[in-house]
Amino acid sequence: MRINFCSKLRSPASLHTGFPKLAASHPNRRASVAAGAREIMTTTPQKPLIVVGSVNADLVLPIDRLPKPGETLAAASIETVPGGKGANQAAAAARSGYPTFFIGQFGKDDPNAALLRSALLGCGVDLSHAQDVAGPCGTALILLQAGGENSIIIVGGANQAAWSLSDGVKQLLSCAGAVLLQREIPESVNIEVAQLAKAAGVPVVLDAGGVEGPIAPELLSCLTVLSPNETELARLTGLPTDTEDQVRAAAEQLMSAGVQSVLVKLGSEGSLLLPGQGQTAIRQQAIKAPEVLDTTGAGDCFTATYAVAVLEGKAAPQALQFASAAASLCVRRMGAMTSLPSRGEVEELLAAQQ
Ligand SMILES: Nc1ncnc2c1ncn2[C@@H]1O[C@H](COP(=O)(O)OP(=O)(O)OP(=O)(O)O)[C@@H](O)[C@H]1O
Repeated sequence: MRINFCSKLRSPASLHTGFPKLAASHPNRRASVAAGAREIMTTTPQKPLIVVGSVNADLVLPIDRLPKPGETLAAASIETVPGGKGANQAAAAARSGYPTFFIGQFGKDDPNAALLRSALLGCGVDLSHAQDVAGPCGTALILLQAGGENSIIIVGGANQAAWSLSDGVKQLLSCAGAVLLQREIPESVNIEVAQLAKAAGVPVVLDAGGVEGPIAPELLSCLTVLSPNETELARLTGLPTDTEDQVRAAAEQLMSAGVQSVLVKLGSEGSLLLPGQGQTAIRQQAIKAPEVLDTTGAGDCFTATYAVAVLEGKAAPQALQFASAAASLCVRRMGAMTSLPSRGEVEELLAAQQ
């Protein structure tokens, strides 16, 4: 069943999500906006997070080494697990207990589509606006070599097939709390979605992961938050990102290209948020994991839970802490979607930090 959220929710002008207002220059303004958002959240339904992006079947083959040209090797096993940055981020947001729609495309002739749908539904993601298209699902063949090195072959499949945004999706976008994008679907779709959201006053977050290469200026100019890791930041700007000062300078260059704020993921070193032009950067250390088992999907978990926390009215430092706790839990377990923590687990870890 498709729910008409717009009819149930306050207009964008009257619901103060933290995104655009966090850029306000007066420090008290941020606190009052966060408090105002919390007050509204207790009395009205939450505006949903809309994740538009990729969903992949990850076929994982453990091998001793890569085959040479012309050689045939045996893999010890084959496992199919749900993945794709869009799906991972939608799952992370929904596992945090926030109402989340995933707008993505499944290959209707692909038996893996059922597995992917069921994994997302199991995390609480609303798939009522997802599409089935001809051909295979997006698929990643992951050659997992002894020693932990990965070699990956991606089949774009349904993620890269033609997209057509229905009227229902357009309506949903116009009354969302925020829209979350990545770079594993055609850039033209991201541009269309971002422009629709921006026109409706809906914050747009882009995780820079996915395809390499420059981001179109018309997409950059729609972004409330751009979130690269340090490698993506270096590629996007052509600047070094080896030191914190260099990271800051590169992030500032992105802001001068039209992005409102930049959230850089620094792996085990944590993250750095530049909240807006002329505002002080906020540094968040990673929350140390007793044992790091698998960092796959940590970035997806971090970006999505940061978006959730801001939508819930948390001020930027608390939103960063929330996302760091979620990502820290994620690296303690194997897998991407399978390692995403629940809301309760995140809150328990945050409480233990105090
Ligand atoms: N070893 C770790 N211990 C604790 N937290 C971690 C660790 N690695 C990553 N994190 C958390 O996860 C966040 C995102 O990680 P990272 O910077 O590796 O993202 P990414 O490169 O986009 O990841 P991926 O592409 O694997 O999804 C970090 O900002 C940090 O909070």
